[in-house]
Amino acid sequence: MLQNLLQGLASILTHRSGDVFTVLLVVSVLWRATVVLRIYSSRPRHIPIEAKPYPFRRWFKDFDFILDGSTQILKAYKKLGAGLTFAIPSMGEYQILASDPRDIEAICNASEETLSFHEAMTDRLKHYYTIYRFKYGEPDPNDSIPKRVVKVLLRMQLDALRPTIDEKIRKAVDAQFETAAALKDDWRALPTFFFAKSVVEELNARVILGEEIGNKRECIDAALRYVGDVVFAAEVARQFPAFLTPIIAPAIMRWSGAMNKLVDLISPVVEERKRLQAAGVPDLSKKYADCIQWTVESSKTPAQRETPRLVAVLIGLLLASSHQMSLTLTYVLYALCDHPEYIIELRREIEEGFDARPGSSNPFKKLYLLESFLLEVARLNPPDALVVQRKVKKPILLPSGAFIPANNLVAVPQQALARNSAVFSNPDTFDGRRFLPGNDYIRETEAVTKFTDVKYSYMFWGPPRKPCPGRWYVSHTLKAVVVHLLMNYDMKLEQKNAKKYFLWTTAILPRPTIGILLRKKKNVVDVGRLAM
Ligand code: HEM
Repeated sequence: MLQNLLQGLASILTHRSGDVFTVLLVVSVLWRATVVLRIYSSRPRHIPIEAKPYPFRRWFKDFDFILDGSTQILKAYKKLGAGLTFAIPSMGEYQILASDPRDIEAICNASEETLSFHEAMTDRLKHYYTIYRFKYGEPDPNDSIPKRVVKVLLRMQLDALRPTIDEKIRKAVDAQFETAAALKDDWRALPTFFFAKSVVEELNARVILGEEIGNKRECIDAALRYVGDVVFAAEVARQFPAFLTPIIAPAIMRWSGAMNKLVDLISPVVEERKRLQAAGVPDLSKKYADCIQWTVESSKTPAQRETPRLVAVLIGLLLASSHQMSLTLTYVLYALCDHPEYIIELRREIEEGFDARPGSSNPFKKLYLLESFLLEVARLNPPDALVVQRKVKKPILLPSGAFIPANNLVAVPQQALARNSAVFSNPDTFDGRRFLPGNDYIRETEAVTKFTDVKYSYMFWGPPRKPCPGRWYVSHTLKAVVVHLLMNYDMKLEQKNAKKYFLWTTAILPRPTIGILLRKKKNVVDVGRLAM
């Protein structure tokens, strides 16, 4: 049959006979045959495999995976039973999903040479085209610069940045509210996801890009568009053979122009900061408390200090920070509206426990219910069904006995694991008090579970030994947004029982049409004056 197809294709090409449809059909059958061969030759062994990729109907199953990959993973996890690592074919490779605790630990701690984070991200994000020609590896092989900037410098400066963050949140929320359509009884309607994205982007643009450009409307708008462009370009490119990526991804990015706009805005600021540093101007990081300054100062070698490289690192930070934070804030708003009883309790807790004194090291320290509420929202609403996604570079034998050849993708199915009834009782039910310490004595005297904690049984922040360095910033700013909203606004969802999510491969995204209603609260308590 293959021979006939090849002969048919040769005849069409040589005699220019046949129509475009036949050529397309033959090319796609051949392409599919090579994909199936490649998948077959690198199939994992000694592991349950959910569905084989070879039958013809599986061709169409790939489209199923695009439209609800996360549901397929959840179903397979429930069918096979928790704690069993399994494989599922998807879009040109096997995804090996580690559910056995021993395998989870092995995957989290494998070296980059065996299980590559960089290659998995390259496949997923097409970052050379979507993050201004960013390349992993040299000149910063361990990504030490962005990690230092976020984990050390941003975290250290959070206290100093608090007034700026609070003001940004207040202005961003109020501005969105003022421009929203007014309804009966003083309610105003806003699209929830867009509202969350706008607040997050106003904040992140300032913290990452600084006063000069981060406060400019054109910069915030470009950053907002850019994040959506990356998700769109990378996902579209992923659906086509890899050799088309250099055409498809840059075309989409150029068409929108948001990335180039950001490059034009950031480059001169980076140049100026380098010039000031070279001139020996003192206290630059005090004058410019932002990620541009910290990135310039943390970059030491000439290759690290080239302006395009610095700009790419900063744009990458904008992306890493904004997309997942906006999703999480949206899910927090959904949860507050779906469970209004928490609104009353959280307000009470804020009035009693919020510490707004300028010198206080952590204004949210006594907001235990808020901490638990965020943990529960994140448990049930990860931004992606998978975490710790790694491309297999060298064949690996997992502790469970599963053998995984190169070229597959391994990952931890965090959405499924968060619904393991052996770890979480009634795992499908939202319980905002789930992580709350038992009583006041325990809260005061023992270490309590925090939103920023990392564990193998709670993988929201990634591998416990190499987790997200931005989690303290996320925890601080999300709490600040929730406190501001709860103390100044009433809220409810526009459509109560509407579907709130849509699925795209393994990503779980909020539907842009779901609206939130906000109304200025009567009897506003000035949180700026609350002190323990
Ligand atoms: C709700 C928001 C966020 C979530 C859920 C999240 C989640 C994650 C996860 C799961 C990883 C680990 C990926 C892996 O090893 O497979 C990661 C890495 C990373 N995140 Fe976040 N993140 C969030 C926000 C942020 C923010 C705000 C920043 C920056 C300000 C940031 C910067 C980074 C960086 C630089 C890495 C790479 C670290 C490395 O190379 O080891 N993230 N994030």
